[in-house]
Amino acid sequence: MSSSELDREQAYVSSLYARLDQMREQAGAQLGRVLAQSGGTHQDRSQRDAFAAAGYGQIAEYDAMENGLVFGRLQFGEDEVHYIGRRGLFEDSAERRQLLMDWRAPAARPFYLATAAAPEGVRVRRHIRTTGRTVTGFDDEILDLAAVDTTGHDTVTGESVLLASLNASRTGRMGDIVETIQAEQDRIIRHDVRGVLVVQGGPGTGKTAVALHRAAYLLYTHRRELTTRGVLVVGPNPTFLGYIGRVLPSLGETSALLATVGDLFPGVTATRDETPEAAAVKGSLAMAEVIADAVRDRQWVPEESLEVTIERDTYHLDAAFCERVREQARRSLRPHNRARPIVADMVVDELARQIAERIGGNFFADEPNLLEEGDRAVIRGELREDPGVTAALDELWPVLTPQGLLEDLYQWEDLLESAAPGLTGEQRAALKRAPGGGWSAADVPLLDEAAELIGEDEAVLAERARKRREQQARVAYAQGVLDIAAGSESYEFEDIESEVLQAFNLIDADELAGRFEEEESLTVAERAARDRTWLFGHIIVDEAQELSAMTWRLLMRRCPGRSMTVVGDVAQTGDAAGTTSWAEVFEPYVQDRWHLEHLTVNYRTPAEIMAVAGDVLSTLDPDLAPPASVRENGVLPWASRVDDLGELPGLVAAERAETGDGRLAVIAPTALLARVAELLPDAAVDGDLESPVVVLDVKRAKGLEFDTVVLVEPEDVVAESPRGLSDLYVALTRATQRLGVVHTGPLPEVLARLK
Ligand SMILES: Nc1ncnc2c1ncn2[C@@H]1O[C@H](COP(=O)(O)OP(=O)(O)OP(=O)(O)O)[C@@H](O)[C@H]1O
Repeated sequence: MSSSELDREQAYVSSLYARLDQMREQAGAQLGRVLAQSGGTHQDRSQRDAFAAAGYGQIAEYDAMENGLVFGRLQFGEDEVHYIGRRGLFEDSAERRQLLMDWRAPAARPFYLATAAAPEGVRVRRHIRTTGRTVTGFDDEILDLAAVDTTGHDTVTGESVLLASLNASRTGRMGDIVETIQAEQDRIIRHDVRGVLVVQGGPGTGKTAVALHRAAYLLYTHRRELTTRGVLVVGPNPTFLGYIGRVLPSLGETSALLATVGDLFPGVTATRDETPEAAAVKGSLAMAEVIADAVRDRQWVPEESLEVTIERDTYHLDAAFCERVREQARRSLRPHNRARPIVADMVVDELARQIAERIGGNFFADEPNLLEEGDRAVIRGELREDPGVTAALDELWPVLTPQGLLEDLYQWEDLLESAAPGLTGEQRAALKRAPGGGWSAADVPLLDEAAELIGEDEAVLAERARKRREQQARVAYAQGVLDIAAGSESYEFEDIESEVLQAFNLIDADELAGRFEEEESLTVAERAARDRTWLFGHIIVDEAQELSAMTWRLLMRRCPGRSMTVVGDVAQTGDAAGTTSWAEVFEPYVQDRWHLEHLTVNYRTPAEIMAVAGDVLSTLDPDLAPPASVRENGVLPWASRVDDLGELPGLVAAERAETGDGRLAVIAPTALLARVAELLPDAAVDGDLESPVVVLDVKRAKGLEFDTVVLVEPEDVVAESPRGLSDLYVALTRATQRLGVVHTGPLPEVLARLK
């Protein structure tokens, strides 16, 4: 590598950072001016708050660009050169010449796709390596072979940057792969936003990485639609969300809500564990029918009549009348709680009729009733407030809550039997539980299903309508603010460089209105997290094979546009309610309008370890082929039979020494977690992946990776779950460098290669 070439790159990279500094300073100065203003009307203050929030956001975005600002350079022809980086940068001039191209821009695509066979006009693709702001080196790929001698050096190093990144020690947090996205991954990342895209790929093929980069790409390409509606990213557990949490911010994106299925019912924190049997029943589509029946069962009709006491007088609503009321309310097709006013109207009318008859009836049968229409209206008004009437309504058509409905259903055998005649006795027994004790992730889709059928209480609805009206007024106001800002651009912003703080470019009226709310600092993601009925612009699901049919129903409701990216591996399914067929999942919702892509190269696990995992996969299903490892590392995985797990700490310490500054995970059967944690007091057991040594079971290790994995008692891992072999496959494929297996009994036959 010629040093003059390196100096030239350094000079250019330094000029990009200088431009970034300049933009940050200008944004800071503008923010300072906004913050220095005081007084004025409420509207002035709101406007200032919105500008200040936009200013802070802009500065945070510039800060996020600091690391690895630029990483690539494409040379087309003799002297057309484009630099590629995390975000675009433009010259501070009237021409606004592009200095740095955003990796997501269409023109940056050849950086990922061009090959010697199809160079797309690229002569040289350069990967620029930096530490902080210093260029430490570069690797060139000569795609137009005629150009070999013109670049000043001649190393063609297509995979070296990729391999360097794959071999690096893990930190416990996933990093972005924007510098080394591979062609098969790029095609998925930039796939059309419309429809359901399913990405099937073995362990380590980059499904998570690709899904997150796709989120960033979609937010860039469809910014307007997606930043208002937001993108939901669903992951398997909180540890996993912590692991992937930095990837999108490092790509400059903050409009995504990261959540587990257990987070998707606001107000409920799903902490309870579920038996595999209960999870399987709760996840099955049959539960939709069960819940619908459970709601219908609460719409009651007495056998003969219902007694209603009003101010010490007794009236009767007979069965035929109650049946009519129920039919009418059901025919409205309104959710249960919202149909209650229909019941209330009919009951009040009937009781008013009976009262009128009693007090206004004339002794002389042929004379008309003495009560006038006005008197009857008064009676009806009073009846609406009467506790006796409310009690009758509570019998016939009680106000329900999703939580109450499910607790009752789980607790009372007769309710369950009536609502779930299709379930077997064993399935019903799996559901049975006493109230209290919290909710599980498997309950969340059922609560959501119930909430859909029950609907909100009238009072809650009225409150929401009020808020919506206020919000609309705020949008109109915010639009006015934006119009004023745009109109007065030359006056107010004349000394501010164009892309820094023009609020009308950075935010739209909806977003600005959101900031004017009392909860004005809430982002779209935060607002979406609070609202069960929020409709997302796009949904990304990771480890999607684990989701139950009931969870898919919930997600489909949240994304009526059916714009989804679903990544997973049907060979890794561990959850009893999970899926082993993508067609089964999607056909009910989109028929055949879903698109399947495959990822085939394993970037995580070296070939030596993958050979062991491959044996497990072929036992699981001889038709499944393991993904091909992109590298070998010369380290053979080992198995050690011990008399007692007391020997585990010694073996872990030896591996720890080999792991350097990387991360080591001890993966154990769930039943042994406490024992293993006791043996390894320094290891983190709470999912703190930045700790040098962590102890986890397979469920929690899903989707994660570690430099070294020590797997304890593989036989128990297999025996512990109906999908035990899949769990073993997952455990074996978590390592990026080293794998050891510690066992007290005989090694399972499927691991014979380790003998
Ligand atoms: N193009 C790439 N460049 C650099 N690293 C990559 C690339 N693709 C994937 N990786 C790395 O490979 C590892 C595995 O990726 P990822 O976790 O996304 O795989 P996965 O398919 O989701 O695996 P699993 O199914 O086991 O959860 C990660 O460290 C990721 O950063």
